[in-house]
Amino acid sequence: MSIVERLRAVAEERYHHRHPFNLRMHAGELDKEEIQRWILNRFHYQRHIPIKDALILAKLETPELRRMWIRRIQDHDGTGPDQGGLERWLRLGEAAGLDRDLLLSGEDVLPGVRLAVEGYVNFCRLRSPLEAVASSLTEMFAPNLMRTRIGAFEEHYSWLDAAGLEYFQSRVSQGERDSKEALDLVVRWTRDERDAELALASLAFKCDVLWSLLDAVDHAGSHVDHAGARPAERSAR
Ligand SMILES: O=C(O)c1cc(C(=O)O)c2c(n1)C(=O)C(=O)c1cc(C(=O)O)[nH]c1-2
Repeated sequence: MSIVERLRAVAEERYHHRHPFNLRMHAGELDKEEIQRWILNRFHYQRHIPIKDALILAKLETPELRRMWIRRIQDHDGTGPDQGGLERWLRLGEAAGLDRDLLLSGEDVLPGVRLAVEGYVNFCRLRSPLEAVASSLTEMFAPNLMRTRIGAFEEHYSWLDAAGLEYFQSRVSQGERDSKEALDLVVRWTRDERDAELALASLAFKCDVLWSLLDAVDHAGSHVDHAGARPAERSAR
């Protein structure tokens, strides 16, 4: 099997398109509170993407590579106020009834989500360029997931204003381009079996990050919170 086929096989097996929370989302089985919890917690992931990309940028040794990678930071941060992916995610939150100040405050982010995101940022901080870039290759599978998600929201969650889905629409083409660029780099930098194994392990790790994040969101509904109250009691307080 080629390195590309081996990478695809890892993601096919471990990517979060198979996670029970995503399956329930696509089947229209999540309630409003669960959708809101997912959006709020995923904002914590989103706001760390440009930070991990800045850490990767600092490892790239040529102007060509840095010019390519810096665009990812601009995609999320925008090139001015009120632009970019983070702004679009805040609008998704507003369309779901979440105040942007709540998302920006970072309050209510689940402990497991904080750990998963911290794990991903530190991985990109500490590992080689090959490993850090390979860990972004979950994006090979993200565009299809976005298409499924847009369809699911339109069909099942029409209470959420469709304008809020712009984030996902913009990520289809961005994810296709980003994953193609990253895959080309990983193929170019993989010279032997040791490199191949590092790349595969990095992609597996990143799949685990995304899986753990959804585990935390999924289980939050049935666990006691920091103050020892179950969610129902908490919202009644
Ligand atoms: O909603 C998703 O399922 C999903 C998955 C992924 C991914 O597969 O890593 C990313 C995103 N969204 C996303 O919006 C995004 O900007 C992004 C950047 C990256 C990355 O690792 O560089 N992954 C993802």
